[in-house]
Amino acid sequence: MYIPAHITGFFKIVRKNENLKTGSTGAGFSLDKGTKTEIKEGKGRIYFNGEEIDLCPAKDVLHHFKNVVGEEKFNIDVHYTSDFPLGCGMGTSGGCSLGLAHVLNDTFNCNEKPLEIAHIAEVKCNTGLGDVVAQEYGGIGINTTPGLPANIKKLKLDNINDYYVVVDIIGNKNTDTIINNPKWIETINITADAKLEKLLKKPTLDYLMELSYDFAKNTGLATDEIIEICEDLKFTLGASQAMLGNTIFCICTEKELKDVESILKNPVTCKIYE
Ligand SMILES: Nc1ncnc2c1ncn2[C@@H]1O[C@H](COP(=O)(O)OP(=O)(O)OP(=O)(O)O)[C@@H](O)[C@H]1O
Ligand SMILES: CC(C)(CO)[C@@H](O)C(=O)[O-]
Repeated sequence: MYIPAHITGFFKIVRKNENLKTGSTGAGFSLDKGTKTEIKEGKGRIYFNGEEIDLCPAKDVLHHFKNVVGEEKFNIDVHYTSDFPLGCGMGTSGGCSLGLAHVLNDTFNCNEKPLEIAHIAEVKCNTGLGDVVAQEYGGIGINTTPGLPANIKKLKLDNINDYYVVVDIIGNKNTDTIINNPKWIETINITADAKLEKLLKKPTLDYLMELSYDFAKNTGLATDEIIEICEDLKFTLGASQAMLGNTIFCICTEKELKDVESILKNPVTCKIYE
């Protein structure tokens, strides 16, 4: 099962009493690179690009389906193959959670709700608030309602294939260190609503990038290094920091692609996944 990577440009943290209703509003888009989930016979181990890892949301999804299916039938290992690492703002944990929920639901012919199970796992583990919802829908999405049921306005572009998304992962940043910190929550949320309203009034890709960069700079989430590189990429449709990671993303045309790739240290070139 393939789940697209997801980049969040800007977001608001919205916590409710119910995990299902907790989430984020904001905007971002899915990519044509992401995470593949497979299950094999085993003992409940989780492998990420061949390395055994401890992944909270994946364990939560496994626990849910073990209760549904029955322990005696549940002798599996999970194998993820991912284009992007965990903890870098590419929605990789979301891809792992959602991919596993779908694979288990299909494999064991359950009648569960994979999106809800994955979303609750991400919220409980503090690894995500809106990624899995956006990844389920794909494309360029403006999320106006936290949690589920979702209310995502898709940006439809006739020329979407004219654009490339170039990503450069500089380091990692654990989502949980931000979305649980009261000071960060206040800083993030104080500007998010206005940006969402503005984008809903003018739903264009270049404006999404402008609002995202403004958000990354003015919240203080963007490092000086990333801001400097984003300034060097001003000749493109826009560049900003992927939330929540230490990662740059830039949208450009084919004509600009070589220049963008020459500015970034480890460019990964993608397209937007509809
Ligand atoms: N090798 C690893 N590197 C980074 N995180 C890891 C690793 N192994 C397990 N983890 C776990 O993976 C999860 C990463 O979640 P996080 O939400 O930070 O990343 P992400 O989903 O890839 O990025 P984002 O949610 O910002 O788009 C954390 O729970 C972390 O503890
Ligand atoms: C930025 C973020 C935490 C909120 O949308 C997103 O990465 C997510 O939902 O995981």
